[in-house]
Amino acid sequence: MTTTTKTDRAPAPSAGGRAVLDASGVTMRFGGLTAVRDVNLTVDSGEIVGLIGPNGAGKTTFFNCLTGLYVPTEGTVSYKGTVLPHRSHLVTQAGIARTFQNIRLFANMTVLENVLVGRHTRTSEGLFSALLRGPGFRRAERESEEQAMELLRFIGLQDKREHLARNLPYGEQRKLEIARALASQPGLLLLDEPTAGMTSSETEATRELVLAVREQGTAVLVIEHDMRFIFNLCDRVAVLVQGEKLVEGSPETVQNDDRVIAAYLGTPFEGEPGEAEVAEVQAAEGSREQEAQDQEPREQEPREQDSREQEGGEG
Ligand SMILES: Nc1ncnc2c1ncn2[C@@H]1O[C@H](COP(=O)(O)OP(=O)(O)OP(=O)(O)O)[C@@H](O)[C@H]1O
Repeated sequence: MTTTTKTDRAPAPSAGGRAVLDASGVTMRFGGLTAVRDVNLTVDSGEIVGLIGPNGAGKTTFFNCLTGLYVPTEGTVSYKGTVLPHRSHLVTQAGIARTFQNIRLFANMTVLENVLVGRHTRTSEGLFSALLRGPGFRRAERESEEQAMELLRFIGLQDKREHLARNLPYGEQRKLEIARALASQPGLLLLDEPTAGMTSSETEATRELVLAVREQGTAVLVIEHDMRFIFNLCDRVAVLVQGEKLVEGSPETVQNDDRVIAAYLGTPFEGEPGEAEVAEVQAAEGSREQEAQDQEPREQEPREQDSREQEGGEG
């Protein structure tokens, strides 16, 4: 596990503010499997919170409970003090937007169109207005486009507005997903593994983008396996292990917690090789090396002979 901590984390502008997200006692069972068990988590306004844990710990399932994709078996999720309905479009309308682990852009739409789709929860024009394309609709359309362009400038994709999403490089597709989520003007942005598959410079650009998102007043909850990214970005980190919240605290607290290290590396198990076994293996490896060295001259002899024959042949 990477445990590097930089000290250039920008402080949350309104850290200690009221909770935008309050998940209380969230449990999700699939038949006999409890994927998430009694998890409590809050995100305050202006905060960036990280959610980490080994594969299969229940992170995405928890996100799905927060965003109305799953109806939790138990528990409630509140946004700014109001309990959320279990419908994803209503959750988006309330003010929570998300991205997914696997990119879910409209591949054959342009960059601009993808962002415009993300705005639909914030436009009030109805079907008839759209069909008649009256002055109200055209004004709303213009406004939407201006705001979408503002978002594209924010993420640095303004020059690619007419490009098809599928033609963007991977890192830019990820950025576009964030822009589309931001188009719904959320108070809380959930990011599911935003840097998966990225180069280190793309990861750094994503870190800067998330900090800029927070500067604009949107709190962030982020799932990520890249520990360096999480510990350099987040104000607070929660660790899920086998569906339960194991530890929560500052990046410094979490990365030094023995339980977290054990959860990632695996705790010592009964029958694990002791010093005697390790010494035995090293001795065996040493004697194999010696054997190989003893054989070296015999292997080289024919090659020397070959080269002498070649020299003779050439001369
Ligand atoms: N729809 C489902 N039906 C049944 N089991 C599920 C379902 N979704 C998730 N699970 C199970 O719940 C557990 C938690 O999965 P989840 O995808 O939430 O973990 P994760 O922490 O996000 O993992 P990863 O880091 O690998 O993405 C796993 O055992 C998974 O197989």
